[in-house]
Amino acid sequence: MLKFSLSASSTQLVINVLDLVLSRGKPLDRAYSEFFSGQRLESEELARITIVTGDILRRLNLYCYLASVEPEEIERLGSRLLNVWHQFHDLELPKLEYSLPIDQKEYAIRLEEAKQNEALWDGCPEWLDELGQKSLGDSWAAERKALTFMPKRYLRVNELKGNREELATALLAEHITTKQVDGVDSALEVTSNSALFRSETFKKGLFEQQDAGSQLVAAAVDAQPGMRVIDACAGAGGKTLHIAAQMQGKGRLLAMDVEQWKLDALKQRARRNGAHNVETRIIASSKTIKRLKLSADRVLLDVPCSGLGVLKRNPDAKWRDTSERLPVLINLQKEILQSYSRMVKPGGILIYATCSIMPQENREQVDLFLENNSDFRLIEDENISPAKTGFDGFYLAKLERVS
Ligand SMILES: C[S@@+](CC[C@H](N)C(=O)[O-])C[C@H]1O[C@@H](n2cnc3c(N)ncnc32)[C@H](O)[C@@H]1O
Repeated sequence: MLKFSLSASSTQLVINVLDLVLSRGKPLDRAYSEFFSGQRLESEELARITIVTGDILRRLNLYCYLASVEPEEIERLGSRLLNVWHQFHDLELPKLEYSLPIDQKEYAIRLEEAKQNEALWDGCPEWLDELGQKSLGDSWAAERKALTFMPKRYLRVNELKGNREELATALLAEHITTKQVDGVDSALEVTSNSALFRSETFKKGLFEQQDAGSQLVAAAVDAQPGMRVIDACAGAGGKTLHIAAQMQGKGRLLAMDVEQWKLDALKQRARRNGAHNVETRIIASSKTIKRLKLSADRVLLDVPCSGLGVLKRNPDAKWRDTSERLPVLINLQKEILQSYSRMVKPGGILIYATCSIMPQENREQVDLFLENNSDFRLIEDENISPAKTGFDGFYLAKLERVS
């Protein structure tokens, strides 16, 4: 975790970020940018702050239990939470000017109690534990544990500008060390604690930061040069850019989303990547989809989902209204799958994907779709399990339009 304690100012920053996320409902990435944009922090200190904040959010209920603090009380009682976090990890307590002490007797009792409760120990809220048990049965405990670990940093080589070996060499020249990832040809794992986005290698567009599991999803699209490909829930283009590299700049790649700001970010990234065959289009109404009927060799539907496969990276989803949103998301996924599948041409392939590990958003959606659409057949599907791979959790299914 950390080799030495956080400074007082960094501890206070962690408390502020946690308060913004837990009391005011800010997504974690926006809370970071709100607090960090005005600060002149060294990249190492920034990394340490995000390591601690991420770990606290991954096991929030455990640390809150040990500190006897409610998540809504962080602003007032956050110093005790941070003291407990340091003690739990055998670190000296941070030297805050005003800080609430730990009741050592109470802490010792609570620690023993927490050890008996596996879900609490893994930082899992009750609603999620129930859902996981019900949906995944015996495999849930391993997934729950895997989702408590700090996410590794993975890069995707931009094959429009070089290969994986050349990228590793260029990074090493900037003191960024990496290693290859078994089973994911496009991926490197970053093994040093370096700031990636300040590197010249990044500015030149030689890589993107992208989880290895996400790279497996884009690889399954198997887009060939010259094809017509649609990425219909493209967001800021993590997978679009990977598909562009598969197409070697030849053919037509249409990236669509309902949010223009994401497509704007995608355009900027595409320029840096040298991905010149990417076109963006906002989905303004169902007509946008209808006009593209039977037009594409490949359609990727990386649908909006609960994010329950990527909790290592986005642990705040555990402490939001994710359980209430789940039925709404499942309905939206069903509608997108039904409506957007019209864009696949006969013989073309639809790739349905989520960053969830829950069957309700995955295989069950695909089975329902196949029941109602006999012109599609399932080629294969895959669960990318955090427990088995160490990557983020994803699901993908490849469906062919047979007539
Ligand atoms: C899982 S994210 C996509 C991530 C992206 N493919 C990537 O790899 O970076 C889902 C995306 O679907 C978009 N979305 C939400 N509702 C949509 C809809 N009805 N049609 C198309 N996209 C939608 C969201 O704005 C979001 O960007």
